[in-house]
Amino acid sequence: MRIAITGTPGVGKTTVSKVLAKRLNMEVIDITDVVKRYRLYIDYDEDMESYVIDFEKLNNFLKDKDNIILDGHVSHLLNPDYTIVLRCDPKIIEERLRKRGYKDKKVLENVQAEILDVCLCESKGKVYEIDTTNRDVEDIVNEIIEAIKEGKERKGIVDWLSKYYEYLEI
Ligand SMILES: Nc1ncnc2c1ncn2[C@@H]1O[C@H](COP(=O)(O)OP(=O)(O)O)[C@@H](O)[C@H]1O
Repeated sequence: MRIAITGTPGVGKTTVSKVLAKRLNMEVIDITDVVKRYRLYIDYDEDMESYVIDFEKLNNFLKDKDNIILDGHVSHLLNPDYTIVLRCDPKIIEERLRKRGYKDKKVLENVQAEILDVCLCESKGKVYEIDTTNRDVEDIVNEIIEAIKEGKERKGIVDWLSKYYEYLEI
């Protein structure tokens, strides 16, 4: 099985993936890490300080791997059997990304993506959305395991737009 843990940078993907992998005895693949390590990218975007991923190379790298958790904000695009979309209050994401040292432009772009449900809208197939705001990691992972076991699907559980539309005023 291939489980995608996706969501806006700063939402908690790596934290959740590590605990989930231990509980399910699965391997975690950190997409950003493998893209850098195996040069699975076309270019480096200086402005956004991120790699332009070569999806053909990345999919080829992943093709023979199974029983894996894909940790990354594009993992939902890598033919997963199940996609878990993590959500978090944009204010918390903003704080986390600033603490990570992201430039204002990159922080704003990611906060706007969370408000506009970008990862959720791009996710296809079996999708389960979970709001992680102010929740303990173990509690989040318990809910994910139960959802996967029962084949649960859920989308459209948060509405950041009505609360944070001022972030979208360019
Ligand atoms: N459920 C949570 N509760 C509190 N802090 C969290 C939680 N999940 C993640 N964090 C913190 O938020 C930051 C970003 O988490 P991380 O897993 O790196 O996010 P992502 O992989 O989505 O970029 C880290 O400092 C992490 O410790």
